[in-house]
Amino acid sequence: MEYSSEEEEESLDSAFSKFQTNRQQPKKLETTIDHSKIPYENFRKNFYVEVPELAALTTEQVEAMRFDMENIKIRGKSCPKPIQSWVQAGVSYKMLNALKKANYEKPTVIQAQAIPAIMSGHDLIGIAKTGSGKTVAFLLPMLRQIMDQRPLEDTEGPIAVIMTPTRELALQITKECKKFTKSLKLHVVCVYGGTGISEQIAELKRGAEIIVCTPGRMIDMLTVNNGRVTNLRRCTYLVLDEADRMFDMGFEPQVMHVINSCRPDRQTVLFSATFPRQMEALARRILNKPVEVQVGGRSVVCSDVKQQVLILTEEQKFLKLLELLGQYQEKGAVLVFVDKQERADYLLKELMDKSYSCMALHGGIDQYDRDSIISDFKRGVNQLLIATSVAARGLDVKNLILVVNFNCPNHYEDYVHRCGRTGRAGNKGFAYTFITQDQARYAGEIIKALELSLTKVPPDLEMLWNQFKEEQKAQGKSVKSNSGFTGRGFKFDETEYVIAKERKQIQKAALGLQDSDDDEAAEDIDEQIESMFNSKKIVKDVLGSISNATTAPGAGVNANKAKLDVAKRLASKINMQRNLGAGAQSNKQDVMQQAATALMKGGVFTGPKVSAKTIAEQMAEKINLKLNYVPQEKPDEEEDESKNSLKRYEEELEINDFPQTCRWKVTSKDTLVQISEYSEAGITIRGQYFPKGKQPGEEDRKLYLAIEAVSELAVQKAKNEVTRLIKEELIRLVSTQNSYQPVNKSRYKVL
Ligand SMILES: Nc1ncnc2c1ncn2[C@@H]1O[C@H](COP(=O)(O)OP(=O)(O)OP(=O)(O)O)[C@@H](O)[C@H]1O
Repeated sequence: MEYSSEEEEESLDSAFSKFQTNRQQPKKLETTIDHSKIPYENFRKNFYVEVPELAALTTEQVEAMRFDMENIKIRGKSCPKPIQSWVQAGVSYKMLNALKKANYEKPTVIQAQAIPAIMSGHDLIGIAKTGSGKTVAFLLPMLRQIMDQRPLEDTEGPIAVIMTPTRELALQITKECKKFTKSLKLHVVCVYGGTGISEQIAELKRGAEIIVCTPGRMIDMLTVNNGRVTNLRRCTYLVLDEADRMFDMGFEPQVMHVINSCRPDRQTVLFSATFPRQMEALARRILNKPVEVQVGGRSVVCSDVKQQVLILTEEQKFLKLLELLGQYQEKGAVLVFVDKQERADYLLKELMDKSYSCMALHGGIDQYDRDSIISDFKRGVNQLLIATSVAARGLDVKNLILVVNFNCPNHYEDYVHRCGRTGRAGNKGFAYTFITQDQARYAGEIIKALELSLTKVPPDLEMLWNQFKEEQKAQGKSVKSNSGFTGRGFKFDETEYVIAKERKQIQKAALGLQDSDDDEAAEDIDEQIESMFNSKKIVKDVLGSISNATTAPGAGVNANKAKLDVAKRLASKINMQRNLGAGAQSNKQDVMQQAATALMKGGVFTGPKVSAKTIAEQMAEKINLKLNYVPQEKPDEEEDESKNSLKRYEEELEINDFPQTCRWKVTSKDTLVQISEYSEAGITIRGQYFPKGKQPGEEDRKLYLAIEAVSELAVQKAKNEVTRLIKEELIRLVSTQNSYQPVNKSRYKVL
C-alpha cells in the first residue's frame, strides 16, 4: 500500500524527530474544505424503477426470495427487492451487451440486492463473501450515474472515485471497469503509488470520469501543483472497496482526507467480505443513512472453499507443500502465503530447486515487476505464486484451485481473505493452513473461521487451542474467547509490523509519553485514554436500587444477541424446510419465536411437530455445540427477575485533561447527536473545565461525559466511539505537524 508521495518519502526517524523538535512549524495537510462556498450542480442518484413483476411480490415472497438467495440480510429503510435479471436493473442496451460479452449471465446475489439499492439513491454497506462479484455491484450503478451527467470540461475532475487498499486491487478494478467503459466512451485512470507519477498526471489531465486509486497517491494527486492536476468537485459517487482494510492501522486520516474533499451530498458505497462491527460507527459517519446488505455470514470463508488445517513441525511443512502441489498443481493455479518477504524468496528458491516453475510476490519487489508477476499469474503463464498477504485481498485469478497458508495467518480477516482467493464465482477451491505448536495463539482465530463457515474443527486444533488457553491461565493471563491476540492491526508482513510499531511511537508522542521509560505502561494508546477517563460505572435499578457495575461491559448482551441471531437463522431455515408459503406468516412468526425463546432460555428448541422438528433440534444442538453454548440452569428465575426490574447503565468519562481539540471534538453537538443515534445511548456534558494545575473544589467536578442507556452494550458502543474520536484527534494533532505518512525509502517500502 502506498500512502506516501514518491516525492515526499522520508525516513520515519527523521519524520519522528522532526515532530519532536519542530512542533512550532507545522506542515499542514489541508483537510477542511468549505463545501458551502462551492456552487455544486444538482445531480441525480435515483434511477431505479421497479418492474411490474417485482412490484407484484408480497413482503413474504420477498423474504423467502432473500432467504433463498443465501439469506440476504438487510438493515436500513426502504431497500428495494432483489432483482433477478440484468434487465430488471434498468441498465442500457450497451451495458447489457458488455455484460453478455463478459459472460455475466445474471446478477450474483450481492449484485441482485446491492444494484437496485444503490440505483435508488441509497448509500450502502455491502458485505458478501470473497469472489461473489462485489466489483460489478458498485460499477453498474456508478456508470448509470456518470452517464446521466453532463460531460467533463477541461479542468474538471472525476465523477466517480473508487478507493482501495492495495495497488493490485486498484489495477484489477480498473481492468474490470474497462470492460464497460469502452462502449460508453468513458475514461478510467488508475492512480496508485510505487510507479511514476508523471504518466498518471498526464492521464488525469486528459480527463477521466472515473479514478480508481489508493489513498496516498490520490492525496498526492489532489495536492500536487496546487491542486491543478485534479479535484473532486464533480465527484458524486464514491466507493470504498475493502473498506475495513483501509480503516485499519490508523490510515483513516488519508482516507478521510479524500472523502472530505468530495461534496457532502455524494453517494457513498462501501464494500468488503469482512467488516468488523467495530468499524460500523466510523462507516456511519461517512455514509448517509446507509442501507446495509449482507449476504451470508458477516465475515466468513466462502462455502465453496474446502478448508483444512494441519498441525505440523517447521520441517514437515515443505514436504507437505510438495505433496499438495503434486495433488493440485495439475488442476489449476496455486497460491502459497508466507509471513515474510525473505520467506517468500527462500521458498521460491527451494521450489525452483525442485523444478517447480514459480514466482514470488511481496512488498519488496518493484511495482513494475509486481504488475507483470500478477498478470502472468492471472493469464496462467505462471501457475504457482508464493506471496505475502499483499495478495490476500481482491486478487481474482480464474482457475486458482488451491491456497496454502504455509505460515498461519495472524489475523482472522487475513485468514478469510487469503482463503477467498480460491472458490470464486461459484467454483470450488481448497485452502490448507499449516500451523505449528508454537503458533497455538493463532488457533483461536482459525477455529472461529472454521466454525462460522460451518466447517468441522479438527480435534487436534481444538486441543492445541485449549492447551494454549490453559497455559495462559496458569500464567495469570486472560485469553479472549477464540482469540489469542488483540485483533488490532493487520500485518501484511514484517515491514508493516515495523511501521505499525513506529506509528505507535508517534501516537505515544501525541499523548506526551515519548519520554516515558515505562514502555509497558505506554504500550497501548487505548489503555492510556481509558486511564485518563477515570471512568465510573453505575447500574441503576429504575425501581430503586443502585449498584456498582461488576460485569464486563456488554458481555451478557453480546451473548444474547448472538443467540438471537442464531435463533433467527434457525427459524428461517425451518420455515424453508417446511416450505411455508406467503400466507403462513403467523405460523412462521410462531416458529421464530419458539426458536428464539428456546435458545435465549438456554434450552433446546423443540419446534413444530413435523419433520422440521428433527431438523431444528439437530441444528440447534449443533449450533449450541459450535457456539460452545451451555444452557443456563435457572432460566425461569432469570426471566422473573427481568420482569421485575428495569436497569439503567451509566458510565462517566472524564475528558478534562485531553487537549482542547479533543474536548471540542467529543463535546460538539453534531458529534454527540451522531454517537447517540448510532449507539442508542444518551450523552450529556457535565462538570466544568479546570485548566492544568487547578483542582476542583469539593462540590465541583472536572469536565466529563455522562453516558446513559438501558443496555450495557449501548453504553459500551458510545464509549468506544468517544475513545476512537479522541484517539483520532490525538493522532491528527501529531500528523498535521508532520509528514502525514512517513516511509523510510531506504529501509523498506510498504505496498
Ligand atoms: N454476474 C456475474 N456472473 C458471473 N461471474 C461474475 C459475475 N460478476 C462477477 N463475476 C466474476 O466473479 C469473479 C469475482 O468477482 P469480484 O472480484 O468482483 O469478487 P469480490 O466479491 O470483489 O471478491 P473479493 O472479496 O475477494 O475482492 C470475477 O472473476 C468476476 O469476473
